[in-house]
Amino acid sequence: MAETTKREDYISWDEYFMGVAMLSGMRSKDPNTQVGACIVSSEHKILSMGYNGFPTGCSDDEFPWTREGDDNKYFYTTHSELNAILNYRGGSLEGATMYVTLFPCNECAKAIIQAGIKELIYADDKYEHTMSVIASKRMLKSAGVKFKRYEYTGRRIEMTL
Ligand SMILES: Nc1nc(=O)n([C@H]2C[C@H](O)[C@@H](COP(=O)(O)O)O2)cc1CO
Ligand SMILES: [Zn+2]
Repeated sequence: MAETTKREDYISWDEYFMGVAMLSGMRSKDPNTQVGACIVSSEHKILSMGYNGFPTGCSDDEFPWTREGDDNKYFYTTHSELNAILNYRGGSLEGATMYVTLFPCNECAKAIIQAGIKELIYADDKYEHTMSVIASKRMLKSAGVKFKRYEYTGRRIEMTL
């Protein structure tokens, strides 16, 4: 007999959008840190996604992935948050929420604020003691962008791809 009541173990909105951000980060070629972002409207619709990588046309096999030396990845990588903002071609992101797997740096904070994103949900904050993240939080607070840490539920999802 078919069930007549709805299933109860469906994923929450937060699990859904952070899950999408995590999946997006899995596209990153960065050998050290993979970051994913997902931008969502106030109607719970996904507007855009991004992950960290080199700009279009800049080959992952030719540009450097090293963290050190005169020529290193920091000159070339676009952060997941900026990519998610720039990937959106549909108009305004005013009032949207961003889910991101790592707390945004100061440069991405500027873009987030200027794009009109009003809420930020982040999973990791491993660079919280750097000036970049301290400055980022200072700007986000001044601009009235709310930020809160994603609360892991412990749900594990297995997929065969
Ligand atoms: N919020 C962030 N979003 C990002 O997309 N990134 C990217 C830039 C680099 O590709 C990588 C950080 O490399 P590493 O310094 O941990 O080896 O993650 C970094 C941060 C940190 O602020
Ligand atoms: Zn950034």
